[in-house]
Amino acid sequence: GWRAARAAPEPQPDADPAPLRNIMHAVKNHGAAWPFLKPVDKAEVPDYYDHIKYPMDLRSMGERLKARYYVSRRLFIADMTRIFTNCRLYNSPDTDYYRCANTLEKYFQAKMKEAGLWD
Ligand SMILES: COc1cccc2onc(N)c12
Repeated sequence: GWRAARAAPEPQPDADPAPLRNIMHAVKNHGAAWPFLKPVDKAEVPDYYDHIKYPMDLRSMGERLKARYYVSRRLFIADMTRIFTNCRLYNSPDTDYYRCANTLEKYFQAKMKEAGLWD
């Protein structure tokens, strides 16, 4: 009947932005987040963008969050993970940058699991 055809739309999973906002805040305030707070400065690191084709950083993620780009956890996880993979690609394992990426990634994943947003 007509009612079935016009049933309420299925709730979009992960539609509530609050958990992602809380995790973004926690990650940004972690002691290991300092290399990732803004885009890598080409003036400071002239060859960075020769190596890294899909840059990402926490300021850019915050802008995407505000713009409601993260309509699912997968989009959020993809951008956050790219921050860490880019860092481990450009920097050698014995650098503070590389160590910060590993530390912050573990923290990020723990926060996502805590929120029930990690598969
Ligand atoms: C200030 O951050 C950097 C400075 C220089 C090289 C870098 O690789 N990945 C970074 N986050 C980075």
